[in-house]
Amino acid sequence: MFQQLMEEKDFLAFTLANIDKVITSHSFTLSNQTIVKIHDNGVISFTPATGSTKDIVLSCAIHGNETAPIEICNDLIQALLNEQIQTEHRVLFLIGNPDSILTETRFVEENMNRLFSGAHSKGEGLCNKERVRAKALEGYVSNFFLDNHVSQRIHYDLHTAIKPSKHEKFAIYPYRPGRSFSAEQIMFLAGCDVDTILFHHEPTTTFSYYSSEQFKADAFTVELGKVMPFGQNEMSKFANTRKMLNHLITKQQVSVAEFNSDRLNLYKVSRSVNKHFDDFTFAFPKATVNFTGFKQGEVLATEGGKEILIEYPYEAIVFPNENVPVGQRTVLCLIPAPNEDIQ
Ligand SMILES: O=C(O)CCC(=O)N[C@@H](CCC(=O)O)C(=O)O
Ligand SMILES: [Zn+2]
Repeated sequence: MFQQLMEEKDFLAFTLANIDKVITSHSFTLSNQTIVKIHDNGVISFTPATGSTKDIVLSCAIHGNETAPIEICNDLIQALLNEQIQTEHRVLFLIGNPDSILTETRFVEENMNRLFSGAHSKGEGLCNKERVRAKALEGYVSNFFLDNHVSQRIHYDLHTAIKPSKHEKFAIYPYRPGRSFSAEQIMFLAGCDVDTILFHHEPTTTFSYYSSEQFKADAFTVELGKVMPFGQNEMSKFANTRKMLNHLITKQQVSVAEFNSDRLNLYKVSRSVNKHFDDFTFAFPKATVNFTGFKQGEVLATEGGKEILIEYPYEAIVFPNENVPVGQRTVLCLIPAPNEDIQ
């Protein structure tokens, strides 16, 4: 079973080729003494021989059609397996939803990024591949982080957005009560060309919130551009992201620029607009891009015979999607965030 992986060092191809097989955990040691462990389909970790100060989780394909992050992770895995690079830290790669990579869709039955922090087990009788996988992914992250006590836990959950964005690369910083936001992390992301941060102030059921809340990880949902099919990503656009992730893994410390809010677009999530009725319809055209701004009183959407209005003097929108099930988020509204606790 592992022959193909040993020869081609292509973990994505191995994952997709073995999608319906049970993979029992398997470890081997590279000649540079890094221990490689395949935990499950799409789940692989690298442990350096010498002491590591960071435990790093890089996940992709929580939405299967978001291909650029899959290519970025697979290339890093390949470079580690080939020993072109050597990790200084424990690193766990997760290819989130291999079934939906094969179907080239965001998900097969249910949006996996609404199923973390136990949401996979809520709703009586509901069981599908995404729920099973979300629960399993929580287990892999939990085992990984709890297996070691290092100074820093990091989880970057890599995505691409459905719509084009005024700010091409951006990150969602999950709610972290009692913890200030990290200037160093924000500047690391800026080094990845992720110059826009959305601060959440409420719990969610996303993967990044799970790692942030459960393990006090520096965790983010990172949006690296627009969704494109395999082969159509302009990989040059990800050069700085790849370079910084490479440095994160291969260097004890990555130097980042000093925090400078002038270089950044900082937004706070003012509200998440959920769908209550099947007839939910946005008032703006379908081609409206992420981070388009609206003025107070403008109509954002209509549903159930009522208008949903812009509530703040200025609100920008991100992730508009009216085709979600009733009860789920249709859009996030954002306001400028000049006063976050960033240290
Ligand atoms: O472009 C879209 O509509 C969705 C892109 C995407 O998958 N975004 C994540 C954000 C998760 C978060 O809020 O942390 C998602 O919707 O799951
Ligand atoms: Zn996504």
